[in-house]
Amino acid sequence: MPKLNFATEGLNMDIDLSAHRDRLRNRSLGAIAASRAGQATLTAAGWRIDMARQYLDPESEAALLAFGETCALETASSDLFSGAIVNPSEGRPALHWALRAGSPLEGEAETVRQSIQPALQFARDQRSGKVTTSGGAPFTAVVHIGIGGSDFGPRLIADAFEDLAPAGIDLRFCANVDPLDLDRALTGLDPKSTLVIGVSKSFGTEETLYNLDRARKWLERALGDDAAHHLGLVTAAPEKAKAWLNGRDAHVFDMPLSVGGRFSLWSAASLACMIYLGADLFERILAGAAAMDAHTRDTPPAKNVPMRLALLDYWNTSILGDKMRVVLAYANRLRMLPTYLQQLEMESNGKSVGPDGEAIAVATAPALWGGEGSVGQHSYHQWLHQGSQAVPCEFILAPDAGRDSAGLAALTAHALAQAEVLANGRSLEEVKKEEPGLTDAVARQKVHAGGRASTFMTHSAFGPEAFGALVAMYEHRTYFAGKLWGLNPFDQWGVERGKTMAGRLKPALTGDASADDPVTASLIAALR
Ligand SMILES: O=P(O)(O)OC[C@H]1O[C@H](O)[C@H](O)[C@@H](O)[C@@H]1O
Repeated sequence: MPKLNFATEGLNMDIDLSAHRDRLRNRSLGAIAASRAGQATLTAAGWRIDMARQYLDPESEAALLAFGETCALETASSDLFSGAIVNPSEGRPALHWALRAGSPLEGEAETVRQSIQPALQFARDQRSGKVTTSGGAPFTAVVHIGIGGSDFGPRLIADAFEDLAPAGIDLRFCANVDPLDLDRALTGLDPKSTLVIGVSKSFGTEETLYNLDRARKWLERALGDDAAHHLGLVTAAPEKAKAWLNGRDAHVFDMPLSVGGRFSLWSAASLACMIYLGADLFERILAGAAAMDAHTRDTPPAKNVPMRLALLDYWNTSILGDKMRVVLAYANRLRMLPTYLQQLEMESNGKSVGPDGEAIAVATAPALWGGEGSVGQHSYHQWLHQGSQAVPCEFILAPDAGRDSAGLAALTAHALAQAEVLANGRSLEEVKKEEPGLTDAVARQKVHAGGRASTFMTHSAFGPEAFGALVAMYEHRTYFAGKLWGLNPFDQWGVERGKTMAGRLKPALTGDASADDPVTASLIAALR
């Protein structure tokens, strides 16, 4: 596609994307897709992304790319990778990419790159027997305590590759302030052989500190002062961790300030995964992410996968008006990906006001949900096919190659069939032709409207590298989409407000104050 040269500020007003929408609205998705079959494909780090079944054609794609240029996507990319301040709320760069860089960087980025080494070394020492329990034996269990960005990523990694974990470690996670979560995580574990790892970038998150306090007491009851040997803390606020330790020792690891919590799965925040899966496997994940970084940094917008997917997000949400996006992971290893992406995308871009305080004029990040294919086909796919809302879907077909061929063939057929039916639908004529004995009423219920857009992502050799590349792709896409919407994807004022309000309501629960809101007050009265 020729490079369009729109550099003038404010020109995006002149790129009338809605005219392209109106033109395409009258065409069937099946017809659009048929004309784009095999020609709407991008590749990056082993991934193939097919966008043939989106409501796009060469003209609208050219207009979208021109829009991206007016939004300075390429500058956004060089800002990210040069360590410029891209998080104005905190006056910081966003250096998550530096954690996976394979060769030395400069300045703060190099400090970030190095920050992961002590955690990798600790994991290696644990496996080699250098790091032991206070009794000199190997740890046999690890309990990871953290929430939000200090939980979803490590949980995703551990779940994806648990079958590749060498024997010896029972890994548990605890995030919720509901006491049951920690009770469950500790069930059956012996404190004498358990390492508790607390991860909190701020070291100020109520849920994590609550669970850590309880876990420390659990350790102390069995180990006394030796409990410190069984505690690992990962944080960007070492002073607060020190205060919490109150003069006692623990294994403390650094989480860089310039890496956002929801971008931190590459950091020491994943210490539990490094121990559980081995440092070597973790480094393969980092290498895959680095390959996606190289693609993102060095590829012009027309072929740049994260940029093009961010433009697609803008197109579907802000121009076509879709309120949701559904991620369908046809890969058992990726069953937790939609949950992970909810935080990455919705906490990053679920905003309506830009850093300048101005309201964003268009709809921003869609609600993201999804699950594991083919499991979801027996549940919410009914809604996707015949519900009253047409929602774009994202198929990720990336099972392990080389597994049982009948299962792989069935999985592949199901993914392909779902995407095809969603797009092409099934008309009344087709139903009646295929099933002539049906009553008219039943035949009508079997009609699929079709017109449901989808993207189809595949990888032929899925493994830790492909996993790293995929997650890094979503990170960059989220960043670029934030840029297109004019948002800061690296803050979360809405979340902060919830924390403040919970703090204010606690005295009302104990009767030391009353709640201002009448409904809250009546709920508290009923709960007492
Ligand atoms: O790592 P922490 O500082 O404990 O933060 C954990 C989580 O808490 C907050 O609520 C933020 O919204 C999340 O983005 C963050 O990941």
